[in-house]
Amino acid sequence: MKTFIKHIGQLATIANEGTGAKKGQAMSDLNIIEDGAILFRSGVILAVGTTEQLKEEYAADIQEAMVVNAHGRLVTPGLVDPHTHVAYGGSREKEFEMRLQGKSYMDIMNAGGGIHATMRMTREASEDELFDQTIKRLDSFLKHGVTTVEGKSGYGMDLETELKQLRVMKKLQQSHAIDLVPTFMGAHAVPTEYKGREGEFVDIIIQEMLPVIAEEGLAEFNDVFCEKDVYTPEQSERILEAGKKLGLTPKIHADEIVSYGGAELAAKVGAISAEHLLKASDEGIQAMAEAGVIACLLPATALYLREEAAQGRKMIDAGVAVAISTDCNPGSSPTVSMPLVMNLACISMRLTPAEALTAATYNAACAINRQDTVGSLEKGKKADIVMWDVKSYQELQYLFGVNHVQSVWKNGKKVI
Ligand SMILES: N=CN[C@@H](CCC(=O)O)C(=O)O
Ligand SMILES: [Zn+2]
Repeated sequence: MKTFIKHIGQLATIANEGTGAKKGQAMSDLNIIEDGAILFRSGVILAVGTTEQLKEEYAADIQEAMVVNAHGRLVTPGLVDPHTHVAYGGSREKEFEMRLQGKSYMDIMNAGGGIHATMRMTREASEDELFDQTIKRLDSFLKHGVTTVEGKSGYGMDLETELKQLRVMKKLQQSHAIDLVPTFMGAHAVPTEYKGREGEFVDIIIQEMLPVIAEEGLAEFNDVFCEKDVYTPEQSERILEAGKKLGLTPKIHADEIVSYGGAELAAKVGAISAEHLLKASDEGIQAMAEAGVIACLLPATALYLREEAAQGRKMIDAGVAVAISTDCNPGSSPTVSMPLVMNLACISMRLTPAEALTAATYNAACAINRQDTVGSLEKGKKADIVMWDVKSYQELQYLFGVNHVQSVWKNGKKVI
């Protein structure tokens, strides 16, 4: 079945895609088509252009296509969320209250709450319960225009529960419209039973967990929370290098709470992305620019923790490719709203609307190695398309806190 969307007020996609993540000025380089149109079949884009052009060049195809009139609305690529902890058990609203009463994120975690609280609830949840809870979040992502989502394990921190999280994600990848990209994050915290014996747990990750995850093909990426009181840069490096040997690409939660050498380590191990980076040093930012590490910035997390956002503007100006993400998790960012994250990228990190769109689509796809199939509207790519009830990408970033999604096509199928 072919579909033809015509009279798109503004079709906003990425210009000259295909050359790797966009850096510096290239992040502003959009391909904007006024009175645009898009034709797709069996989930694949056949053509993108003006309504007039496509009507002329594809008249026969359009004859047999379902025709949708966008009536001047904005159309963009489906949004890509390159950093989530979407498959978790339970919820932590009490901690939200505790933080407002003065406790810090790390105080709560060091007292056995935070990630450890979700670890207990995720260990307790059956595979079916975890599946049902996660599916609801994925449905909600779709409603917010998100068509590809990275998901991390890391709320098990024992092999059995890590496998449970990753298997749930695999099942969802097979059954849900959203494309779910799996990351192993056994080193998300030090499990309570290994407090004071972190080194032993690092060995378990390297010797017992990573080989099984790789053998079963349950993850593409390997992530570590490199942070004071969690994993040192040395421990993080060991875990990431061990993953590399098994074919897992490194990612790092870096410099979120304190400046700890995480950005520098990301450059050293050749990570595809470094996440958070609220406290990244100037040297770390420079090292990331030189090594081509994508900065995956999470402005909703900074807002939720009442922290100063990462220096997105400075990173782009320093030549770092920036992607943005919800960080969807039960503690520091319980949201699925990539549109809100784009708004916040502009408001709190001074990205321009064009840069925020690039960061939430093409650069986000690059951060999870999906740039060949999603992240822009190009012939041959997946027909992952969002129609918004606004007339331009500038208006989308300007009218904040509202869900402007009108329709979503995933793999060419209308899902919203
Ligand atoms: N910072 C570490 N991990 C998650 C938070 C997880 C949680 O609080 O449950 C993050 O990326 O924000
Ligand atoms: Zn995270």
